[in-house]
Amino acid sequence: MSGASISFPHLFLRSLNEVHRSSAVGHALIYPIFIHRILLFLGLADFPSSEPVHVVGPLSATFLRQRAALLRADPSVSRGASSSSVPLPPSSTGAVETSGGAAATDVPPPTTSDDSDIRRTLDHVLTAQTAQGQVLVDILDEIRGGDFIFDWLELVELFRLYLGASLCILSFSSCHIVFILLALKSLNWFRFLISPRYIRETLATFLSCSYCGLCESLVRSLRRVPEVELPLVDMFVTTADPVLEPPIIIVNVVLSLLAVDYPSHKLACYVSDDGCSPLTYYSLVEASKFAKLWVPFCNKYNVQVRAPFRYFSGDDSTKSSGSDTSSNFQQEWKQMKLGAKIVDAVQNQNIVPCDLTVFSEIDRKNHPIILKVIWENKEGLLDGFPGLVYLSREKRPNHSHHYKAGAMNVLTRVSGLMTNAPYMLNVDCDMYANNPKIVLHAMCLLLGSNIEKEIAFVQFSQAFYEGLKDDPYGNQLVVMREYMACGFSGLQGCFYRGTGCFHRRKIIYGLQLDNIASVNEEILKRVGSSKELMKSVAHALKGKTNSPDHLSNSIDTAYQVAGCGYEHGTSWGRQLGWLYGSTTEDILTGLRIHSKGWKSAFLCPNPLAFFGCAPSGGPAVMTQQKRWATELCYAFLPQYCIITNSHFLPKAQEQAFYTAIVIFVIYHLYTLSEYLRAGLSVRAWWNNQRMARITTMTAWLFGFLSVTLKLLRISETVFEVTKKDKSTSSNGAHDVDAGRFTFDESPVFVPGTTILLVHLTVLVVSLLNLQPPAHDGLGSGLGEVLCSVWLVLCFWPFLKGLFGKGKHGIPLSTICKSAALVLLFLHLSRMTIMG
Ligand SMILES: O=c1ccn([C@@H]2O[C@H](COP(=O)(O)OP(=O)(O)O[C@H]3O[C@H](CO)[C@@H](O)[C@H](O)[C@H]3O)[C@@H](O)[C@H]2O)c(=O)[nH]1
Ligand SMILES: [Mn+2]
Repeated sequence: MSGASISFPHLFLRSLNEVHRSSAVGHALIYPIFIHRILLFLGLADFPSSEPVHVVGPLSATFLRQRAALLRADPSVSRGASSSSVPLPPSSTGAVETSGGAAATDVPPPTTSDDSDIRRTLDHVLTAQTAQGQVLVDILDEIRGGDFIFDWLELVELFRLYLGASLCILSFSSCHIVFILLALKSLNWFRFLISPRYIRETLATFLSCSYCGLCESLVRSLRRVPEVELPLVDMFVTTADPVLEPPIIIVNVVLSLLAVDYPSHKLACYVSDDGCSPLTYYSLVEASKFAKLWVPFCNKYNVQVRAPFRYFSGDDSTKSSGSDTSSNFQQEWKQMKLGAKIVDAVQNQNIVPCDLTVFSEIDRKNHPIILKVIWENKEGLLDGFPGLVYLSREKRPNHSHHYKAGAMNVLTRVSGLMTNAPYMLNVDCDMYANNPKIVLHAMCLLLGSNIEKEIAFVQFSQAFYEGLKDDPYGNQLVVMREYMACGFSGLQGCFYRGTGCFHRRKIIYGLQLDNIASVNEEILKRVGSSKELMKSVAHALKGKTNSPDHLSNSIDTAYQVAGCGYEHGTSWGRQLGWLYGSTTEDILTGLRIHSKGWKSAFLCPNPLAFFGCAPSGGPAVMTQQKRWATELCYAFLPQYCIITNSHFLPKAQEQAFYTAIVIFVIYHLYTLSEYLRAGLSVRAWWNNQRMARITTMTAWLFGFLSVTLKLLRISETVFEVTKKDKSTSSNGAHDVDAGRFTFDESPVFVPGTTILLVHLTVLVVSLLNLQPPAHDGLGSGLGEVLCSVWLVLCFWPFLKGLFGKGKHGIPLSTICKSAALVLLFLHLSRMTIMG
């Protein structure tokens, strides 16, 4: 950094210094410095000459440990600071921080002995974290206000250049390419590349904070908190289709939740079944019988993975220390034949009667409410297991029921009447709890006087079990978990990801951070006509719990709020609860909460909190991506250029050509380094790069089309449930094909095939020199050809699909459609130069 001209806020500068010194986060600096050096070497005139810097919040476990040690030594340190709305910067920590790395390892973890110590430590974590965020926000304000110092602007531009430009040009996946084109033409990149959104995103990525080290010790001390002080927690599981989401998967998720390490009488588990399936209900009844043995067993032997099918899968990583004594239990599991019973019921439609009369003759799109308390811990036994409720909300053909968001809202209301816990955990039906201490972990962040005012939800990391080697579908999201999600901690916190998230109930009811007291009346008016619900909401907003003694006592009132007409004339889905109108309700709901001023926290404990199954096979991946997508893709530029013999990239003679190449290479080296640092293979990196190209150009295009249709009011977006096709057996029979891309007749494969064919065609065209004479005498060049080659490499699975058989081959009809589109494209491209 060129000292004098930089006027970052003082503390920010200090924290940068810390980062420079800290070996743990130092690696984050490699990329910008590297790219900067090379660009400087190329001697681009307009380039900033000062060293670029990365922004990383040096809030590590070590830092927190030092902090806690300091607190113990001198309890007066910055105790009061945390309650002010604009938190103090972490200036008071200076003394410890600068004492160097050596001291860090000597300081023992905090052995907090009482509740107030925990609170205090938490206060400080939050103070430090908000301070990090605040500094960034200040800087962003400075930038927007225009009175920034030039060096800083350059810095930001540099960031923009690395991440934005490299991503855009090279992935051809966003409409920013238009800007890039303009920028390239004028060689005046920077003006086009700066936008507050990008600054925010890129900066946030590097502001990593880690709670993990701290949480272990906190959880330990939270164990000593008297049980009465621990709050109630409601746990929600949603399922929608007994075929795509086999009951055995749901049962395992439910069992893993029933067995979490938390006082069982403080928990209740609600399963919402949009599939209205007797099989699911039957499986849950069987599961509750099994739980009577399973839960005490888990507690006794301190089992780590409490989803039975994972526990008995023979995978050593799931075993606890006491597991050798489990042979008795293996025996029990076999006798209970839980797995076998359910599989048998699914295959033979042979259900042992368990009061299934309500399900007879049911139509899943047109049926009344089915609400059943499968189990309740009536005596409030400590060694019992949590209550289990089955709910299939009312469905009628002419009512839209808003998919998962609708289900979550019904669950919120029903649980509000039954248990009204101040905290709600929400998991998808395929996400089992891998770490039995998740609730305690979440409470570490949600409890505490100061934090109460800040954190709206705690999002746990997602991971996927039985991930295929090297992630051929690019959906394990490891780098996302390790780098991106943590990064958002500094700016209000990470997104709500739809599963593995603890929400504060009152915030789901629409409470604003800056207006906690006065809006309550308004909220009550919006919740609908049920008097009991209003009462329960009022209690929740005031932070009281009015839980009735027995779940079954409130069944009748609960029936009122689970009907499909209940929401009519209320604010559910708009100001209250999970938001409607999008099938990615999670992102929308999370953003709404952030926009009200609340923050969120991201937790990535060890062992990881939740494991789900990632879709495998082409069609399932595409369905999911299509739903997640909103962006359009530009993949035809290089081909267009080759065919018409024009160019969109700089020519090899121009300096900017090297800039593009350098960014391309370094972007890929950098992402590769991220994967390697996360312990993944080169292959996994390549698979993810490739799948990113494939999904943006195929599934995302369809996502874009369906959004367009919705905006034009031609069709409603439909939530297509992702297929959960992991079997519970651990045999390797189906593993031969694992990881190979599969295709079906779906139109979602047409664009991909078309793109591949076009690229192959243009490569032939350029090899055989069949291009028309160039307009401006320059014509297409190396850049465009390299782009085409790169894309063909990315679409390798499709290339193999052209020659594959059965589900591994692209259907002939798809190939024909694509070929027709290719001809059309060629024709249109030629026309543009004729005319
Ligand atoms: O009408 C519906 C449709 C879906 N679901 C449930 O919603 C969850 C998510 O569906 P899934 O098909 O598994 O979607 P994914 O793409 O795997 O899920 C991610 O993306 C969704 C938004 O697109 C979020 O809602 C999820 O929480 C998030 O994990 C599952 O439990 C479904 O049973 C319902 O309850 N009712
Ligand atoms: Mn899912």
